[in-house]
Amino acid sequence: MPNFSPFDTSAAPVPAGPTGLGAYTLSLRAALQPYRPRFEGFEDGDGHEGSGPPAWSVTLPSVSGGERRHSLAPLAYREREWGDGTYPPLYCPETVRVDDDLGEEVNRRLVAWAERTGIHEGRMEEFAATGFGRLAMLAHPDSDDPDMVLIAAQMNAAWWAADDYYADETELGAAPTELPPRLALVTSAMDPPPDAGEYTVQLEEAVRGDPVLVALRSATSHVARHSSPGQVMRIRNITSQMYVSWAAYAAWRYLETPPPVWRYLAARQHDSFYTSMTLIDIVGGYELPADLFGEQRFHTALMQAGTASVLVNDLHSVAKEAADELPDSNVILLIAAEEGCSIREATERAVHLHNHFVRGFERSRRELSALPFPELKRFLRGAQGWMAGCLEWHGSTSRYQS
Ligand SMILES: CC(C)=CCC/C(C)=C(\C)COP(=O)(O)OP(=O)(O)O
Repeated sequence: MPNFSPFDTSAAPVPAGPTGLGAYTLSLRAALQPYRPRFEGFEDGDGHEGSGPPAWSVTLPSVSGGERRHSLAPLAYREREWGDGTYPPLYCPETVRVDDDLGEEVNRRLVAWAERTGIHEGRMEEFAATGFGRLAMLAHPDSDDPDMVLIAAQMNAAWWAADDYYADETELGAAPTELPPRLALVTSAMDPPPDAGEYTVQLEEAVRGDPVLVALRSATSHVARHSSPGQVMRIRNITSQMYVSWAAYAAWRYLETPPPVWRYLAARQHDSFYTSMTLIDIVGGYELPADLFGEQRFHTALMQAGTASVLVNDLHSVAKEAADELPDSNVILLIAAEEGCSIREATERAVHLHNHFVRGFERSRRELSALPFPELKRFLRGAQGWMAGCLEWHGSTSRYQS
């Protein structure tokens, strides 16, 4: 392996040859490859199973050429029954894949990994039954590889562990005044800051002493094995962006002053399954280039999909959230309080809002379909798959059964 100094730009191969979005991404990947081992120390026990070079270092299969197992065609929508079937239906794509064997295998690996990290110690049966492995199987239909699907199961389980232990569950030690400093440590666990001598030693001790931080760091390591540096940075930054909203909820809980619905929604739209959906291309083994990921119409579409899915979460978790001694923000509870209406009527309004976001996503997707980028089409289909799998999972997990 040539010994390139990271600061000697003359030593790096200069991207040459064909230009264009895909060509640029591939030649940049090749040019950066020699630097990568200097920065990336993957964690032992991060759940990765497989041999050969890290996925990032090989040329990823083109989604436009060769045998294409997964169609780029958009999924059909349906009015789907949910809950006890007495509420108006949710407008949502069809679930693409239910592969129980794959879901169980991913869950088995997830539980083994969770035991190593220490999250949910003393509650492992409950954690296993929650079925985050099944969620990842349902929500990421464009990979059949348990190692790739595990990435999504781990990241979601780790984000949810932070949600339970830091933000929502008073019984598990969540406390609004402790939330912001804990979230700041998450950022340092997922994105270790440069060495500060003795202070870094103390930081490391703090990270190792908190299973939630261990899990987030370990899951990020598994992500990094299969991603470009840009994709890893995307996950880190979007996690921190989501945490701004968590800080707002903590203030509202502490002050016991529920926000108006508009204000909750403004925060919730940045704290949604958009975060989880940023894993779609990583799990699929390709990369949506940053300029397409950041394209405003695409960003809007993904936020519409993420918001719709998180409203599904609010619909299923209302009883659980109302039961905490410091109730968490939930759109149904907030609509009922603001409108002075029943929970049933507030639920119907939330369903309407969900369907509004799905129809908005569909409009955005149609507008974007004119763009000639297969990765974009594949990602948008992935977002449809995510919405569908998310609805399927919320209806079947033990997490929201009271
Ligand atoms: C935790 C995670 C996977 C982040 C993305 C979506 C999100 C913010 C949540 C599902 C957390 O929301 P909430 O606290 O309402 O979830 P639960 O009702 O506790 O499952």
